[in-house]
Amino acid sequence: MTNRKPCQLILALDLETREEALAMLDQLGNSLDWVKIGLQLFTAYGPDFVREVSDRGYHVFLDLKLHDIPNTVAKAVQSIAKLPVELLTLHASGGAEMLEWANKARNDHAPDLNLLAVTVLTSMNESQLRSLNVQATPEAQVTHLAELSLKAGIQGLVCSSLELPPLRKQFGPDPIIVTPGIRPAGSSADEQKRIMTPKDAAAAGSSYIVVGRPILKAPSPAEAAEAIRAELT
Ligand SMILES: O=C(O)c1cc(=O)[nH]c(=O)n1[C@@H]1O[C@H](COP(=O)(O)O)[C@@H](O)[C@H]1O
Repeated sequence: MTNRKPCQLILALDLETREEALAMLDQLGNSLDWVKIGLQLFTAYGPDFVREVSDRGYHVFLDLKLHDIPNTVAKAVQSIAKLPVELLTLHASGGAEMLEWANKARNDHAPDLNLLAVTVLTSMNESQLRSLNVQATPEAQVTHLAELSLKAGIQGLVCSSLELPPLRKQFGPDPIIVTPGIRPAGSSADEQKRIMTPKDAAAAGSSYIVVGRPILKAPSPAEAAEAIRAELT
């Protein structure tokens, strides 16, 4: 079963300075609706930068991958509720209680915010899971953490596109599933291990693909973003 809504592109704005980031957005112009602000820019420029990107008309995905005791994560969600953010990540491996507390904070303070549980990072493969003493395959571990997260009331998941078929089969079209680890055919995988092309990810039922370096490092970021968007339709 595939997700009904068309898959959308989210730019991972993983750049060093505010100036570089805003220049990139200027270059990309209309080829973009969603921007992901991650640890690099948030730790440098904080909530003001989130507001600045939102004021430019973009939907903002704040990728902080929260992972702490339930009270600490819930209080962070409460603080983030004051920001113009529509998607926020936390690590599913924080456990059911952390996820439930986060979701309660979301329900109480930011009902329009969608929480996304990060399952198994797309930079990890089976041997890396073994080194953490996780004996499951990536697919089985993603499915397990997805079930835990959705039972806790979390609105969406982050995983690799490779896990979309089993997740859509088990959970249907409703959960938001965001898939990083996207690489257009022929581009470098970098440290990503579980990758797919934009076209295949969209066909497999991704709600949003997240793309950073294949756009940011392209000779023409606008052309790269347009080409990726064209693969999604
Ligand atoms: O939560 C994420 O966005 C995320 C989860 C994951 O499993 N893998 C992953 O790559 N990401 C993020 O997605 C982006 C991918 O960037 P590129 O590899 O440059 O396309 C980065 O900002 C990562 O932080």
